Amino acid sequence: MRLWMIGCGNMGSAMLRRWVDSGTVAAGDVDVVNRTDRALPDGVRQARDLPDGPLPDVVVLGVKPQQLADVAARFAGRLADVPLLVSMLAGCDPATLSAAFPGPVAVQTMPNLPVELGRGVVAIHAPAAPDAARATVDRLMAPLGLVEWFDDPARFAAAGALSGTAPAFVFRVIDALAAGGRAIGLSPQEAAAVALAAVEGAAAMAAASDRTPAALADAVASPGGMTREGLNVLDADRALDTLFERTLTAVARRGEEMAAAAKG
Ligand SMILES: NC(=O)C1=CN([C@@H]2O[C@H](COP(=O)(O)OP(=O)(O)OC[C@H]3O[C@@H](n4cnc5c(N)ncnc54)[C@H](O)[C@@H]3O)[C@@H](O)[C@H]2O)C=CC1
Ligand SMILES: O=C(O)[C@@H]1CCC=N1
Repeated sequence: MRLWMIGCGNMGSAMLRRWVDSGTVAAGDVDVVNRTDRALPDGVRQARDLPDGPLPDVVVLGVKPQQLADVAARFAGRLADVPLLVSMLAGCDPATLSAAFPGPVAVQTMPNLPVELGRGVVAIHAPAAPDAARATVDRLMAPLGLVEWFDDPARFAAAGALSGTAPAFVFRVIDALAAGGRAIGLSPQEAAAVALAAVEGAAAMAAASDRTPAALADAVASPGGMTREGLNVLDADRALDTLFERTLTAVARRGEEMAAAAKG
């Protein structure tokens, strides 16, 4: 599969590394346009402009949403006969993408950073895409992790808001657990190592187990023991639930603002 990637930064390069590592795409079949060179897999060509020569099978759009108009002004004419445009731009729906880039089938996605390990989530929204385009997108996204299609725009927005941002919140939880460890006497290095290993093991266990996370938490909490005292703090007044409800509400509100701005 030949790819052109317009904007390949933190998110685009995570996808690209997995595509190359998994053999889904050959590095030599990828051309990237970036403002400045980034570290990308060996063999990927990187430049300030699109290459001459034959068109690719897929164009992947990975600039910031605010740059959509700029890249459309520069590249839309050249891309009119490309079959498929896959965007990761938050808030830019297929109609907005098609208005900016007339011609290709436009597919809106919301990936997250762990796709680099094949352990990510990719939410996809393209209700009008024909079956052939869907099949190509499925082939491209399958090695990245959990792939979910949402025809309903509101559910796509909610899924993307959760999956796209959650890694950042989990990274914060790792740091917060380490801060807790420091507060009870560990060194910074000890606290960081123990917190990370505990989160990694717990996430793997939750994924492998047929028990719910709530049941697993109860399994950790020996009657009358230490964990219950800690859970009592987190659960009081639904403290943790309330914090994440507020967090995701802020995320969703910003997503709506970005979608409104993208529509103009
Ligand atoms: N970072 C993340 O975890 C996620 C990001 N996204 C989406 O991915 C997109 C990119 O985000 P990041 O990778 O975090 O940003 P980034 O700043 O790391 O990457 C943007 C890339 O676009 C390039 N670029 C900027 N203007 C350009 C132009 N006019 N022509 C060509 N290339 C240009 C830059 O050189 C850079 O490599 C955004 O639209 C964001 O909504 C979606 C899901 C998760
Ligand atoms: O923060 C953002 O807007 C992008 C989309 C989800 C993750 N990063």
